[in-house]
Amino acid sequence: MEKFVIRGGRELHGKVRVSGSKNASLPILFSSILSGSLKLSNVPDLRDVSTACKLLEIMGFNVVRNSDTVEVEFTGRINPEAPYELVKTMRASILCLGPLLSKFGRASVSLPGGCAIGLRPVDLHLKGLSKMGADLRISHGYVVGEVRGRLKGVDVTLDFPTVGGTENILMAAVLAKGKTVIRNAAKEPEIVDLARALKKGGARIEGEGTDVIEVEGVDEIGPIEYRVMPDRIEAGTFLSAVASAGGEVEIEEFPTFALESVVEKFVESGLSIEEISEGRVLVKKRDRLKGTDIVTQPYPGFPTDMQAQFMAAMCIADGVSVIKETIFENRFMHALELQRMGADLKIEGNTVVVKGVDKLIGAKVTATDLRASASLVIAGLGAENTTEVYRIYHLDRGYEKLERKLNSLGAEIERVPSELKY
Ligand SMILES: CC(=O)N[C@H]1[C@@H](OP(=O)(O)OP(=O)(O)OC[C@H]2O[C@@H](n3ccc(=O)[nH]c3=O)[C@H](O)[C@@H]2O)O[C@H](CO)[C@@H](O)[C@@H]1O
Ligand SMILES: C=C(OP(=O)(O)O)C(=O)O
Repeated sequence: MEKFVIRGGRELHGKVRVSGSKNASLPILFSSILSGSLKLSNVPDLRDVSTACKLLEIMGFNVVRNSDTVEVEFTGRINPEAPYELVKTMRASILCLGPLLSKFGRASVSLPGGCAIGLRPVDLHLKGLSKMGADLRISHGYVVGEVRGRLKGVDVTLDFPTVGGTENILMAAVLAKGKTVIRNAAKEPEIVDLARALKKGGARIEGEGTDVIEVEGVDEIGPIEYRVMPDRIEAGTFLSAVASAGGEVEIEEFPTFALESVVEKFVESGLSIEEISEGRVLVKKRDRLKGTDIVTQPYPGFPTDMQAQFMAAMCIADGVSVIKETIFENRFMHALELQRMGADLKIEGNTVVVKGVDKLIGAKVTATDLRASASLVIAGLGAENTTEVYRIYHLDRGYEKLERKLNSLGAEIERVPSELKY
């Protein structure tokens, strides 16, 4: 186990580059089940990506990673099983279900179960795939599915625009017989990225990025070669870092097209964000920020994956910020840890009222999930004295070299063995 030791109070200056998107890489890696051949570049070096690669290998794919490129080739022998041991470490593993059923007509995928941010059921994935003709049952904690013949195109209206559910049904639909219409589909940029990758293999998809996606099933998906979009949440995390620590940072590979709501809120709070050229922004904190309210929403609303980092920055803004979380029922674990650093927070159901304080003071804090970890790092950057963040393995699931990138901007973050055993 490792922890971060952060010596706070150092402004950030310089240039940093955003890595490829975790949440786009994972479904696209699983789309190799449909195509049998995938060459994906700009893939971030993360624990979740390693887990996805391991899963593909277990299922019968050769996976070769070379710097930021991952090449996946089918060996010709499928083992359509995603074991609990891997699925429990990465919920996105459920995204192999749709492709396996569509391509191979059978699958046995462990149910992901709940996690620190909420229950996160997969009922809408299963409902959609069942409607397409998959015979699904739960057995010993696994979703076991079979398809007689081929999945069929259907009209599905999602009860909620679930990101993973949309991706699973979309991937199943590309090889189904006939036309699938997904209504109330999620509109997240990562879904657009997945659809673009699938189209490289010959998939016929229209409407990605809107709430109605139409897919005309084809007989075969050919080899896919694709470059993953930049990670909008990592980019937003750098905005939060400057908002907390101060300074002036140029961010490269900044996906402006996917971050409007986040940029808008930071600008409202007083952070200066200037687009210097396409994909490059200059972020400056000139003064103390002012308290700003957010409500998390499906895209294009403010992303839940940025809520914790935004909260950390608002802890030292002037005035009050009201932060409402509407996507996950338990995504305020970081608030309790921020309180340990002197933040003035009142948690009421799905809302946190943040009263800005003059400064946060370093403390020992524990990360409970991926974005909570990032928020504690951000708080530590702007805090006085030393902050120690435990359980940073959560962070390694979704951020590529975060401490190295921040240190290159002048932060002082050390990764050391943790004396606490969990
Ligand atoms: C790998 C990946 O891309 N993860 C992202 C994805 O997660 P994920 O795809 O799991 O998130 P969803 O959009 O599916 O979940 C949103 C809400 O819908 C509920 N729900 C979802 C599916 C279902 O079958 N039934 C159901 O009730 C969930 O419990 C949650 O409350 O989108 C989330 C919301 O933007 C992000 O926080 C995650 O970072
Ligand atoms: C919640 C997240 O990811 P996952 O869906 O993989 O748990 C996240 O990226 O913030």
